[in-house]
Amino acid sequence: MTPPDASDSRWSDLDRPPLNATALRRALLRPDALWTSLDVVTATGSTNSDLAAKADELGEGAVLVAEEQTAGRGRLDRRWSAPARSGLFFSVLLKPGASVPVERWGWLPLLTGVAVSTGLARAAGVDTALKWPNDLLVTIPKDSDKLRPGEAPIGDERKAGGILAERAGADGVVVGIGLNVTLRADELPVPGAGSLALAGAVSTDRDTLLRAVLRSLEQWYGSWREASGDPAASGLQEAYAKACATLGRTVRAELPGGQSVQGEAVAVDGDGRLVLATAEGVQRPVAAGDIVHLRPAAP
Ligand SMILES: Nc1ncnc2c1ncn2[C@@H]1O[C@H](COP(=O)(O)OP(=O)(O)OP(=O)(O)O)[C@@H](O)[C@H]1O
Ligand SMILES: O=C(O)CCCC[C@@H]1SC[C@@H]2NC(=O)N[C@@H]21
Repeated sequence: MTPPDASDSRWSDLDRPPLNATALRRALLRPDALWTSLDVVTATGSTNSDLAAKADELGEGAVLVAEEQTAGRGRLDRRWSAPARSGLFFSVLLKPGASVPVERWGWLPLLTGVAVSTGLARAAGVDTALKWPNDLLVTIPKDSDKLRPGEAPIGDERKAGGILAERAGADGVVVGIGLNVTLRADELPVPGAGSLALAGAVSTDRDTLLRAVLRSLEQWYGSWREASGDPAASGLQEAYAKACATLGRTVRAELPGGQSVQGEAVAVDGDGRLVLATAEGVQRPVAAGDIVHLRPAAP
């Protein structure tokens, strides 16, 4: 395949237009919808922090999107960084308390992963896999024509998105989603990152992708709430198992204080914990909040 010329307009930063907040509101804020407000800001520290600060004033369904974050966060205060308008950086405020017992809220980041994955398959034509508990992976073909002249082939599973769910206010959960959309290979913020564009997305229009993801999240959250948070009854457990790249692999969960548990990931339980079958024959559930890292087990 002939590599694209560096002056090819596909590689221009001009193809990073701003989001259209008016059109997004028109499409998403219907009277019967989950989404009740949607704001797009040019820049902020972290959309999760901003929504969390207002969690008691705002009703369920507030959405905050930033074109750029200067202090984006991942789990355990790790950094989430990406150039302005190269992706989608947004948070939603959910209040599942009236319908779902709090022990089941551990499913929220997993539910969000399924929703993002379903929405992106529909709108971007990209297959994504979920790495428990909060990473969204894409596979970048070895012969990707999305690389610029001179760039080394990638050809493996890369992190194109992450999810951060945090308790906020009296009864809220802020769920933040970061997605690399148009990031090029020479812009990847950390080793191991990827983007939808590099994975061959048929659309990288951020308005379209945000609409699809929020619609999908509305549907999955609605089914889960109707089933009182039961992941099996809402179809979530099955959908998660299909999308999850961790199940079936042997992994090491690193716990605080240097301890770790190693085993084959065999299930995700009713509370959203990953169940590891250890070599000693013990089934050990680990909660997302208890792990520092989840790594492939050393051979
Ligand atoms: N735009 C980005 N795209 C992909 N990865 C990113 C981006 N920005 C930051 N990261 C990575 O995401 C990490 C935060 O995610 P998280 O806390 O889930 O860590 P992780 O490395 O994915 O965890 P684990 O070791 O369990 O896989 C950061 O430490 C950084 O390595
Ligand atoms: O990979 C992770 O650990 C999670 C990354 C979550 C990033 C998103 S971007 C929008 C929201 N605001 C934040 O500060 N973090 C989340």
